[in-house]
Amino acid sequence: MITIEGLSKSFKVAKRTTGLRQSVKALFYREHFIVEALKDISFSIEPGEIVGYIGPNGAGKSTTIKLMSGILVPDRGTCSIMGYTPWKDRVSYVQNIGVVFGQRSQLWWDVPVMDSFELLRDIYKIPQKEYKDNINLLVETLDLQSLINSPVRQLSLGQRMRCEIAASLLHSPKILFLDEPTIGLDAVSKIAVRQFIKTINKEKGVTVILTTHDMNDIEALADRVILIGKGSLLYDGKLNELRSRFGTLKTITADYRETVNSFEIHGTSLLSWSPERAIISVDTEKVMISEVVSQLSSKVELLDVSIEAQPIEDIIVQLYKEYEI
Ligand SMILES: Nc1ncnc2c1ncn2[C@@H]1O[C@H](COP(=O)(O)OP(=O)(O)OP(=O)(O)O)[C@@H](O)[C@H]1O
Repeated sequence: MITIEGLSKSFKVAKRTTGLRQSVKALFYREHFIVEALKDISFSIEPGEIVGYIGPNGAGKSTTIKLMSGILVPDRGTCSIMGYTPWKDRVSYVQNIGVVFGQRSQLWWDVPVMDSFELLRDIYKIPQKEYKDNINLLVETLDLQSLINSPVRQLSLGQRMRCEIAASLLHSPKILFLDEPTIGLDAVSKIAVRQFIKTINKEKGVTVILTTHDMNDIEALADRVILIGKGSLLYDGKLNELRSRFGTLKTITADYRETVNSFEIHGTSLLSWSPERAIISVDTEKVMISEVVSQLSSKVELLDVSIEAQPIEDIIVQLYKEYEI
């Protein structure tokens, strides 16, 4: 459905100057430097996938989304989405995609949300029945009934985001690009947005490409992650593989009958200790969990043991460090 090969994009940025002399000089001559936002990126995405596109600030995520939605033109490389080249066949192409930029609104600020929806219906030339069916479904599933008659400027961020997502789906796109759709939302709104993304993917088969800094979004939604850093593609694969390749640390919490002294367990590090509870970090590449539990039970009278995998957040931080991005 999406095939990207060797995509590169750079921006020419004017050097900022300080001081009066430099500012006057800049009126006649401006120095520039080049930011390589994307360097030779290649990947492909199948219909019905939900792909998490992740990376630290400035990695090139939004630039990729802008290229894929036809807003930007690359310096080099190709991008074929449902047979279209986004920046060339824009008018017919945009009928097939929905785009949500969490930091920007596609709704008109001063008019009621419903008026924005109707404007979008005219822009996309959505047939009346399709429009009605979609509105009914979106209003119900995103709980918009009490919002659609208010102007956008009166909505909270979470309410606006639900309306933005609805707006991006009015024309029944096959692909949805979501650039930080949960940014700034509270826990309840995040869960609602995630649930909705899951539903449209499952029930309508919409392919979703999602950029986010919230690893809970990724865990809840994406089987596959593409990681970029400093404009280069660093990892493309299953979230589970990422976890098993890089997430070898596990945390064991052991509760036991009171013991006086702290203890050491071979191959582990003690994260915290009290006379009744120890929290231990285990590198499963070096020592097996069963070995640690057996050592523990030989030292103390165990009451309870819980084992937790390393949170995906930590794995990503570790990855960023390893790739020096
Ligand atoms: N219009 C532009 N003009 C100049 N530089 C730009 C422009 N857009 C992006 N860049 C630069 O390109 C690089 C990639 O930016 P991009 O917005 O794609 O990153 P990102 O991964 O989306 O970051 P974030 O997580 O902070 O949103 C950054 O160094 C950014 O400063």
